[in-house]
Amino acid sequence: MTDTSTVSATKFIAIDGPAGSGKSSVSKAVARTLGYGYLDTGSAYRALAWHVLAQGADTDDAAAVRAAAADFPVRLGLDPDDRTVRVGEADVTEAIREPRVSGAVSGVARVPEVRAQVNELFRALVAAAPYPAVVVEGRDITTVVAPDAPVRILLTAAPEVRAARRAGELAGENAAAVAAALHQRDASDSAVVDFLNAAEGVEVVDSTALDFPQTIDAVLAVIERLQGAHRG
Ligand SMILES: Nc1ncnc2c1ncn2[C@@H]1O[C@H](COP(=O)(O)OP(=O)(O)OP(=O)(O)O)[C@@H](O)[C@H]1O
Ligand SMILES: Nc1ccn([C@@H]2O[C@H](COP(=O)(O)O)[C@@H](O)[C@H]2O)c(=O)n1
Repeated sequence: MTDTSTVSATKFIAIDGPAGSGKSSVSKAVARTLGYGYLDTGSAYRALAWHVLAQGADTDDAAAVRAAAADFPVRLGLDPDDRTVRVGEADVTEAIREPRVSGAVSGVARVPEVRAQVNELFRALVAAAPYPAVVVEGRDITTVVAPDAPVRILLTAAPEVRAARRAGELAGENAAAVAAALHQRDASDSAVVDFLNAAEGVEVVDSTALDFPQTIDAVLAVIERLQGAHRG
């Protein structure tokens, strides 16, 4: 078994940011371009929220969340072209994106034991990854999961721009309700970890005025520069 405490942080490309900032779509595109793996850490929290709800429990009940986490056979891949997420034999890839799960996920994310458990999973996945590096995106990757990674990026955009992009994805949903849900989730999540301000040494990429290809290029440029500096 891999000792994750000794895994070189150099395998992490750490990207954090608020909901709808483009973390998943941009990270996936960057991973494809560089031939790296891709890890969507939010999908683990979402899968656990799904697991809690599937048991008829409430994610605001920390004891129920801990009990569900104690028997949580989640399976995540690192292939940027395969987002499949399983809990046991159940394929939950689509279900974990449903608004009922998005609305419940902050409950599991605020349980410290859960965070410690999934962080170990993330480090183990990266340590065993058959890729030279893995683009790992979430909320606390730059600060808690891989604070020593040579490349750490905070990907952000103005709240109204993020809300508009997310509403554009969810055709048929009420735009104001989508925006309110996104801001509510950020408010809950940012009480647990700070992903709205860059920690020391973390590079900010603000995509407010950038289109999607420009954002990918901006992130690739930061990676190239920081990897170059790290190699010396
Ligand atoms: N620079 C950009 N310009 C235009 N659209 C963008 C840009 N970046 C991302 N998007 C779009 O914004 C939407 C939200 O992006 P994405 O799902 O990657 O965000 P996220 O940060 O992973 O969100 P969440 O944390 O809620 O999962 C997607 O439809 C994506 O294609
Ligand atoms: N490193 C992380 C990643 C995610 N979360 C929690 O999971 C939720 C879903 O994440 P998405 O990236 O899919 O939006 C998010 O709202 C957080 O509650 C986290 O705490 N830490």
